[in-house]
Amino acid sequence: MKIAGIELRRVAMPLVAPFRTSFGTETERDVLLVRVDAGAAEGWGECVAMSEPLYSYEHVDGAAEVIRRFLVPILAAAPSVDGYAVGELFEPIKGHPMAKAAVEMAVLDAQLRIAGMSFGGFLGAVKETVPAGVSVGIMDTIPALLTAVESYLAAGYSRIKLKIEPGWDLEPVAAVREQFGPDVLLQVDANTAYTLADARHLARLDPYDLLLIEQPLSEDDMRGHAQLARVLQTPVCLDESITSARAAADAIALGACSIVNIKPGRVGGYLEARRVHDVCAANGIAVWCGGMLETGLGRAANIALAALPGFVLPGDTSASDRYYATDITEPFVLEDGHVRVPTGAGLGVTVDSAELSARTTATEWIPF
Ligand SMILES: CSCC[C@@H](NC(=O)CCC(=O)O)C(=O)O
Ligand SMILES: [Mg+2]
Repeated sequence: MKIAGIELRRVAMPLVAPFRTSFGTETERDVLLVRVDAGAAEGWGECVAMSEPLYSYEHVDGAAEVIRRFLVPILAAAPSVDGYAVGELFEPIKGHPMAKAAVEMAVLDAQLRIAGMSFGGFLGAVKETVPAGVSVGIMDTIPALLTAVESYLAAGYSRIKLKIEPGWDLEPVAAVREQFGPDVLLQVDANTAYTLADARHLARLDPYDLLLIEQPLSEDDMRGHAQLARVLQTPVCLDESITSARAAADAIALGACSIVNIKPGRVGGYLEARRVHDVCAANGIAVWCGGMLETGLGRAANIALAALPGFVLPGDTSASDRYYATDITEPFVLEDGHVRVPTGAGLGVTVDSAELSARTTATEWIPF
């Protein structure tokens, strides 16, 4: 496929409510979108890097610069590209998986729209809908948390994930269990907020029958997670630590996790995300699809990925209105606790040009 040029576009996506984690509070996403003009079709990619390097070392301005200075020239020099070639071409550039993933996603979308193939069909989806979990931020009070959880359960969400940090962990988990009973699928995400010294404290979560505890320790502490996993009954799930299929294989071999949260942006793209899925499946490790507050573009791609056979736990693939009052594509809605896998060519969603224009804060066209 020959590319005529690439557009980098920033859109402001205000959240319906502040979303607080152990590393900060989000009220608006500053999203970098990548649009590839491949002549017969255009393709969209979404960069999941946040405004500040608090989830990972990447941040949105840095990702835009890496794409503009290093990835675009490589793509422009290639006589022809497809989704598979992009990963190979970008190999010499170290790191920056979220920047790379956004470009690969746009190339894949264009390529699949031209081929008339859906993202799910291309990746190997085996389901038409996937169960939707929801991530619930740290709140000011327990009553506020219970009100939020009640609304999500009433909406039909299949699984509740609570953000935790030191000082907000045992009490919110106990309160949710007390209020909503033992059958609600419940898990927690610490975003690296604890250390091995907290092992005994985290073991006090065991009686609450959690599905998993996500990324309790630092992203580079594989041995610490392996030690912690030997102390806890609650299964350890890794997110920030799993930066590639090889990292997943290492974590599994070390016993650092028994469940993996897969995020395509964190691992460099949807093809690497599928390789993580395959490594985990080969080792009997359950996976689920994480989220980075994506617009309908990234959400469409994530839901397609979540339809692969190894995704046996509900992901953070919520309905669009969990974060956004209106989206830049048609919204994903909850149907009996599930979201529907798009079947159209490419991502299977259409960018609403009026919504896109209304939210655009910057755009730059780079001709090849
Ligand atoms: C702003 S927090 C983004 C990272 C976080 N993501 C979520 O909690 C899910 C967000 C979503 O529903 O998209 C995680 O560590 O898993
Ligand atoms: Mg996480």
